[in-house]
Amino acid sequence: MNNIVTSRTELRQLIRHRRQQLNPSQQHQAAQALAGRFSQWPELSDCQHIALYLSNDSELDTWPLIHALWQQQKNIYLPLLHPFTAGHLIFQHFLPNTPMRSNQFGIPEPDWSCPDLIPLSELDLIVTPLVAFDEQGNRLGMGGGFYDRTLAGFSARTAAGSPRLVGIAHDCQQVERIPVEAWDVPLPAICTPARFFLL
Ligand SMILES: Nc1nc2c(c(=O)[nH]1)N(C=O)[C@@H](CNc1ccc(C(=O)N[C@@H](CCC(=O)O)C(=O)O)cc1)CN2
Ligand SMILES: Nc1ncnc2c1ncn2[C@@H]1O[C@H](COP(=O)(O)OP(=O)(O)OP(=O)(O)O)[C@@H](O)[C@H]1O
Repeated sequence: MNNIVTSRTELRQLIRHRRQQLNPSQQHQAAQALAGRFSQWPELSDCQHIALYLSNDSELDTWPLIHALWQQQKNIYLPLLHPFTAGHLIFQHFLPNTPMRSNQFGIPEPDWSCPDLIPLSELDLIVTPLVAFDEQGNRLGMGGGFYDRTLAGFSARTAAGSPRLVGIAHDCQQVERIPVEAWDVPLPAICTPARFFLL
């Protein structure tokens, strides 16, 4: 993009507005294309426990991907806003019949159930939402710092162990350069309907 916009707040507004312009047919095609591309990613064969999220605010619809991964017998987990540690996320097992509630942002999340929580270290892969990304793997989110706080201290590019990280987004969410802050956790992979960026 022609990047005169540098502030994170402005960039967030611009790209959120841009993805809100996608019509239902474009959204549908994007979600199908992403599910097809992502579910054939060879590295998935090593991943049994996968954190995803339910889409909000014109994010790429994750339902086709969730169904494709369930068909591959993967265990899917969703984020819950941590009930005690503000600004952090925890992850809970998600099945078609899991009871759900809406969180403070109106996003459905599983009803809290201790036995179904999974420690971060036992997840093989975390698929993160994002508002904007660049080709260096930098990620700008909704502005709550939830994923950055939850993943802090964990260097996605160098960590030998679990979990791996991958961002998913519409192609129109790519920008030339994200103004990076010290706490930002970069993504080693980003999947869009058109391509897979591996950093
Ligand atoms: N689908 C999805 N789920 C997610 C995230 C996400 O980015 N996408 N999150 C990623 O961290 C966490 C929630 N973070 C969020 C942060 C802000 C807003 C939001 O809509 N903010 C409104 C203001 C709402 C308010 O103040 O009550 C806005 O900016 O318009 C939504 C989710 C966990 N779950
Ligand atoms: N590791 C951290 N420790 C403490 N505060 C943090 C951390 N990471 C982010 N924050 C705080 O969270 C706020 C929002 O951060 P930022 O704008 O990077 O969120 P985001 O990446 O857009 O959101 P998200 O990660 O939820 O998708 C900032 O004020 C930042 O100071």
